[in-house]
Amino acid sequence: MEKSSYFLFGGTNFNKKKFAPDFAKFKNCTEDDDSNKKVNFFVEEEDTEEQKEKVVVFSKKRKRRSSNSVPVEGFDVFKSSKKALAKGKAEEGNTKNDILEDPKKELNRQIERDALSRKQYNIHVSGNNIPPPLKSFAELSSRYGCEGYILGNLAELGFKEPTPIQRQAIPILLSGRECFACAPTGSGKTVAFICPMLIKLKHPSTDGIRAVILSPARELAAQTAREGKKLIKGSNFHIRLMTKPLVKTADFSKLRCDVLISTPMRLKRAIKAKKIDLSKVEYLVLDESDKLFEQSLLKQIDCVVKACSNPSIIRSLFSATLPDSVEELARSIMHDAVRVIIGRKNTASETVKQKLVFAGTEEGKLLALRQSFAESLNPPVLIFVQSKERAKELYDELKCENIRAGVIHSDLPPGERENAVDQFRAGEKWVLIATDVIARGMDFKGINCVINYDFPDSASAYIHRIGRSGRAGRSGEAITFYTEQDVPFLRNIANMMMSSGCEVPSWIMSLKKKKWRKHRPRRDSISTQPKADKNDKDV
Ligand SMILES: Nc1ncnc2c1ncn2[C@@H]1O[C@H](COP(=O)(O)OP(=O)(O)OP(=O)(O)O)[C@@H](O)[C@H]1O
Repeated sequence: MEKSSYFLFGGTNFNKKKFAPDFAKFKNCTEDDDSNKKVNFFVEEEDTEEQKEKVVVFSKKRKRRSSNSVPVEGFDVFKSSKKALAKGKAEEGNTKNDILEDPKKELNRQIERDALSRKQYNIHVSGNNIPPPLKSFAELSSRYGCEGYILGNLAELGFKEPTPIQRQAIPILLSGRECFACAPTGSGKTVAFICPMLIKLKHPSTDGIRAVILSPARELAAQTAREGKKLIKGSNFHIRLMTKPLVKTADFSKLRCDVLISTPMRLKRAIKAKKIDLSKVEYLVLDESDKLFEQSLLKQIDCVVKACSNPSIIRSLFSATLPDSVEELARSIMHDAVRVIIGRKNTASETVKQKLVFAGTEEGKLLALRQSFAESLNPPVLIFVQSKERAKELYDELKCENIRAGVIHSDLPPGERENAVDQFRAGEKWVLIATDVIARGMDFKGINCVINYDFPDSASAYIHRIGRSGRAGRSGEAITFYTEQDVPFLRNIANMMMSSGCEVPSWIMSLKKKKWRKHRPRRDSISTQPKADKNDKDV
């Protein structure tokens, strides 16, 4: 009791001495530093018609993975099998001699080599005539005539080898095919859709918007725009982020814009106000597509997809989670689309060490949080809660303490949201309390720990939340607090933990599995104020 009240009222300190190396990394963490870290990691690794009328909305028996996979230092999806690689190389040597002898034989060999390469990178595809996966970024130039500046920019970012999703999705999109892709959080999907778009667009043009990327949240749209701009350095391409002022004041007929990145709501506003012409759009990417297909965004997506009326448009869907329902919708409106899955569909990142912590009650959660901070606060730490009210409450509890906390939720004005993200990125805030507004897509460098203070409301929320850690092959940690109210869904999380190689107590595995429904129970407010005081205040 004494111990808990110490944690409850004692406040928390980040032990800078104890965590000096981490702290230094965190403090000095710049994007460039990070890409260098990435390099090391990757180097270490071996190498319509129907649509016009439709409201455009666009199976799984999992094999348990053996748990003897190589730990962290890399996703399974980044892993390569040396044997397979050697075999592939030997065969490649033999084949060169045979090419002229028998074209049919060569075709079969090519198919075999592609299959081998896909196996090596855990790439699963379905569809007809799927182009071979990339062997290297250099192939972009030999096979597809990619301009030197793109390769230069990839190299400058420290991207030496394509990630598995990049190996397969880039050639698919470059061959003019539509595609829906599911690859783990932090596995490089952004480059996988921006890079082929730039190669296909070839040259900047003054002829209006030619590519659109939709993201479900402003922060993610801004991040994608920033990443895109890194890839167009040295060219005259214009990538624009749809901001509120742009919607209000810009004259899109005069504005140079090759690629437009927006949330569905902002783009819909511009379309409805007849401010923007999307009839020349050649590429449409729906990032975090399953989120975009949620009921609340469907009308906006429908409006955008209809406005992109170019009959030869290439559409693609990317996400780390792809429910069967979204796949079905996608199939029904896309043409001859290729399906690419890296690893297994809808699974949590294998580079994140996941833990479940029973906190008993809401008060218990706060105690557990303070206790874990007091014992070892290893920033940056991202804490997810289920609502903006709870984000504010938790922030109020932690702000006076010594842990430099920030908060982000949808009630904050855009500037403050931006600030919260920037300060966290810059290491000025050690802890960021957030709702699910930033659960998807956000690429914070080197988050050490994600804490699900409130149990996630769905399997996909769990996957995306914990996927803010353990990105690009780095290791990370995720702690999920649960109370009695969450026990019915415990088994669901436990299953995901098991299938990504984490240990789960056997009693949890013997619980009944319950079908997820949005799980957002009413929770007691977050406060350490003694109940008597609170009542006094209420009176
Ligand atoms: N080929 C590469 N080599 C090394 N690092 C890469 C490569 N491609 C992308 N990255 C880095 O990997 C990180 C994750 O990339 P990205 O944000 O695109 O992941 P994602 O798959 O879209 O994740 P999420 O599902 O969470 O949106 C980024 O920091 C990015 O810079």
